[in-house]
Amino acid sequence: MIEVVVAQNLGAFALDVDFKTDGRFVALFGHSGSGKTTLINLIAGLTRPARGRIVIDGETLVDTTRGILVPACKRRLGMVFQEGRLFPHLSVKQNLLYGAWFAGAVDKSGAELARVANLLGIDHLLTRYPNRLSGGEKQRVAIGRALLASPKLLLMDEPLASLDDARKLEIMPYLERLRDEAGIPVIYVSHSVGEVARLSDTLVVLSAGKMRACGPTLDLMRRVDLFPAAEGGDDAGAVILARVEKHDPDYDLTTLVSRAGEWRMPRLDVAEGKDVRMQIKARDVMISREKPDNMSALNVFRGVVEEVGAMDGASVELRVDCKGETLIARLTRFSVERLQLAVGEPVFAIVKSVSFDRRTLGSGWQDLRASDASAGAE
Ligand SMILES: Nc1ncnc2c1ncn2[C@@H]1O[C@H](COP(=O)(O)OP(=O)(O)OP(=O)(O)O)[C@@H](O)[C@H]1O
Repeated sequence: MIEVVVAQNLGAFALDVDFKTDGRFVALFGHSGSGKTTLINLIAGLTRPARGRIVIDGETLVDTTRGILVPACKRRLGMVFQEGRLFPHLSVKQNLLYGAWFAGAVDKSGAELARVANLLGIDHLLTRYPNRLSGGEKQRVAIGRALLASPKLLLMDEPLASLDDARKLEIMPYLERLRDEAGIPVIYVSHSVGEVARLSDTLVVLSAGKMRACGPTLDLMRRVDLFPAAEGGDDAGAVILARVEKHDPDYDLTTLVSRAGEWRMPRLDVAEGKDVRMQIKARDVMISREKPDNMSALNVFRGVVEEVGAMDGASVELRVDCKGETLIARLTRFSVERLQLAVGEPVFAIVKSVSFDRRTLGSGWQDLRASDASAGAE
């Protein structure tokens, strides 16, 4: 359990945040200047709050009313920054072991080093020096170094920010493994909706130093007010759960099933019967009043408008319920008015493309499936 209630003034900026979560991968999301780094520094103990309380897994690190302020070095929190900050004169192995040595957690058998190096796919790099590593490799070593100090919480401050898109994609599967296999809770700072949607189970949304929302990522991604295009939320869109039903080798297509119905898309490299988490970006969802015929898009779902977002910009977010599945669509305000879209109106949602996360799901999926056995796409 992570409990953070803090207030801090930095010049004209005021941070005032209050959240409590038992999430295992908590994303701290907000646009530039919203206070993410200020908050992570307070949790790490690099700065002290004017007032507040920080409790991690039952241990009080800060409580200003009781005069408790555990120093940073005694908090047992791992830290990964935007740039890896590796020691250039030490090999990868020495960098990794430094974390364990610093925390007094050296495992003489080397088993822990081997496990972490394998988890992060850096076992073949142990004798190299940082100047011969790619940006993504450096970050994986930095994560490994933090893990080897056996922290009770890992704080990651935009660890992908300094990487190009190709390197970001390359490191993603390792972050997923970290989330699923390392057994250490993570607070992950990001201003990328795509990263947050793919990685986190819990989301804390900050705006101008205040907390706008805290809750399960899947729930918050369905809200039309949190990621408007006007604030640069270009990757916004609902995250849904689906199961790989079958592959069609003739057309190189994969069929998936979710509550909304059947999805067809270019062949996915995931075995039949496996569950996936898909993000449907709002900008990739079109809305039609009539059932579209003779069109190339393969994924058309019958739904009902549940919410219409703020009508004060050029684009508007719409929440559409498709047989219990939520899709978010982003339309121009002109289209919303022309199609006379309002809450309760029946529509068809047309999905152009989907991004995937290979997360293996828990038991929730079985329930979804049983209750919607008859659901099918239009
Ligand atoms: N020491 C300081 N003195 C005065 N203002 C500060 C100080 N440190 C940060 N700020 C201000 O506090 C606000 C929040 O900064 P912070 O770095 O926490 O934002 P952020 O959400 O992490 O942004 P980014 O995504 O750009 O890193 C900004 O307006 C910043 O200018």
